[in-house]
Amino acid sequence: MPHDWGYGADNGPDTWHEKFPIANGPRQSPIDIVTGEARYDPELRPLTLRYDPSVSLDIINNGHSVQVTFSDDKDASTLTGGPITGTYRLKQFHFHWGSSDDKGSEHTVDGKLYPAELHLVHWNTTYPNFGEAASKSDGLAVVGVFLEIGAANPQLQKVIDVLDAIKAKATQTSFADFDPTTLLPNTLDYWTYDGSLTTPPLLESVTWIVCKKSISASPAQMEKFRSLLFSVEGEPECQMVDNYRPPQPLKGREVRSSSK
Ligand SMILES: NS(=O)(=O)/N=C1/NCCO1
Ligand SMILES: [Zn+2]
Repeated sequence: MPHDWGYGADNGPDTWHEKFPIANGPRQSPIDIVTGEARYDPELRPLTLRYDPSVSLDIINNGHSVQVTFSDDKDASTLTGGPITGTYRLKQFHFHWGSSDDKGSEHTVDGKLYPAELHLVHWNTTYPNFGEAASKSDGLAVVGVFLEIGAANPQLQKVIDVLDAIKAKATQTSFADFDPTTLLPNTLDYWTYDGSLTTPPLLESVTWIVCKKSISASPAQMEKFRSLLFSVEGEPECQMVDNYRPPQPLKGREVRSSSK
């Protein structure tokens, strides 16, 4: 049985380069966003996110995160505008979070870690499917949204309410009629840069679009994420926490800002 990648001492981010040498590549993610060095680019357009709730399918514990998947065989839920050209289709969204509220996000802002980070993963419809797109330099676009501790988030609660049903790795349940728009901040100002998947295979095919504004989650809601398990049913329980890759070297890349 292969020694799968994870976030533990023996299979975590510092070991990924062994099977995925691109881990030390020129455009790896996440990064620390140094706000004073981000260049305001007036040519950057507003983000247009048009999501159709009817194409949300199910919610899965895949052993690395909790992921909501979408039917992506037509242009129902799309990302256009922003730094990208053309139309990118929503495939899934998932989260990264910490074992405590002082860490959990993948991107950091001037060194600040957030308790969690939401990723909405889209693929460029120039290519026939996600798998093909994932191997192209302009194949994917991931929108990142930080979660901050505050008031309970009623939209996030819809995700949290089903977590008991997918506590263990490789469990899933249906998750219909969910509109991911409800998880976005009120304003969609963003930073953008060329990067990679933050999980193996770490492919350098992602245009990152990181929202400047965060959404809220209550401490109790964060604890519900921490009740998930990395382990399968019947195995010794391993809490799903700290499923985040730390920031990677910028290696000369520019971060652009959509607002002053
Ligand atoms: N954290 S991430 O960069 O969104 N990683 C992935 N992997 C598959 C799709 O998105
Ligand atoms: Zn992610």
